[in-house]
Amino acid sequence: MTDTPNNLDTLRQRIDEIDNDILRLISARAECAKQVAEVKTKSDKGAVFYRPEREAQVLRRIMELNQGPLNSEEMARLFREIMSACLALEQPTKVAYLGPEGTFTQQAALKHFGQSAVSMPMAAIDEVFREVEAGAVNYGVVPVENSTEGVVSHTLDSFMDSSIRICGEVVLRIHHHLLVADTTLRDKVSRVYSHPQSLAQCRKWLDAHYPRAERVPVSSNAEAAKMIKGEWHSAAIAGDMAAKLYGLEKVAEKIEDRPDNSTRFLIIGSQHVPMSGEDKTSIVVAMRNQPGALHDLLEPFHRHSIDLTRLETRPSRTGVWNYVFFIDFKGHVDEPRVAAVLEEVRLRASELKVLGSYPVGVL
Ligand SMILES: O=C(O)C(=O)C[C@]1(C(=O)O)C=C[C@@H](O)C=C1
Repeated sequence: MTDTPNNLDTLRQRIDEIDNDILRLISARAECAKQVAEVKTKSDKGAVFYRPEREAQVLRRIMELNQGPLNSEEMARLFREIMSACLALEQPTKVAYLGPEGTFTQQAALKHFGQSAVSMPMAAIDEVFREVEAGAVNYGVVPVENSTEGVVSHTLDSFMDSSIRICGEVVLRIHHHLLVADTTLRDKVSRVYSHPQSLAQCRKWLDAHYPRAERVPVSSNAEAAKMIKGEWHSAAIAGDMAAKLYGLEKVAEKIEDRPDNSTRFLIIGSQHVPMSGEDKTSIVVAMRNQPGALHDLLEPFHRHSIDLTRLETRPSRTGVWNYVFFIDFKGHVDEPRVAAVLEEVRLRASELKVLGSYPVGVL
């Protein structure tokens, strides 16, 4: 087919017709969502509009059905936005995240909830927890582990003194860039600002390219991006969102030492999430410090063939118990075999708290 004006006109006409259909269908879907909201409002249990398990099922189904030419992730992203707009029609969703604006946590919040959610930056992880607990926002998004640097201990510690539940997870590929402002003297960079984890994730690259530059840890990479605006000799390490937000240029792209660098974020809220068909559960367990304690704790999981996906040890802050274990595993608390394992663990542990069962991240 040649790109003659006639062919182009015909194709564009066809695209217009398809767009008419898409428009009609999206509107019909939105109408349906409004009716869903009415049903939920009438339920006597108190209306819960956001349903993580249903959203995961919708996205997984679309990915399974998709036959191209768009790839399944791209298609799911489009449906992510349609659902985000439908949910906003039911109820505007307020989401607190670890700010400031432009952080990877904001990017994770938008990836998970879509652009129609109202995202609100908080200065610290415990503030995100407090806002959710106080009901000032519907949900919160906090980082929990990075594939290069490990656990975000602040987040784990915040769960210890809170009744907050985990209702979802989202994994983000993290790409770091070396950023400068238009006033920066590029060949005289003597200082690099970033979050300590980001500095650590780019350690080898910095050693090779800026061995003499001072590495200055700050509270977030968005904060680093903001700071260099007035400093001629400084650069920042941050991601795309921060670069765009503060109008910075990339001197070098994707400078993270490991190409598979990714961060896992948790969605926190107060609801129990039903089974989605592919779920994870997070628990925190306190054990008395005695020989074999960890073996006793893990043995029931092994016996019931439950896959552990993460095990983290934190010192207990109460002083009574020496250690607490944060454990993630595949499965949902409403599954009988998971309930059986948790019952056994409860008998062996001095304390057990289920932080939540939630769908395995789809996007
Ligand atoms: O199925 C529901 O409960 C809906 O509210 C509909 C819908 C959707 O657009 O598909 C919207 C929001 C929910 O989080 C889940 C799904």
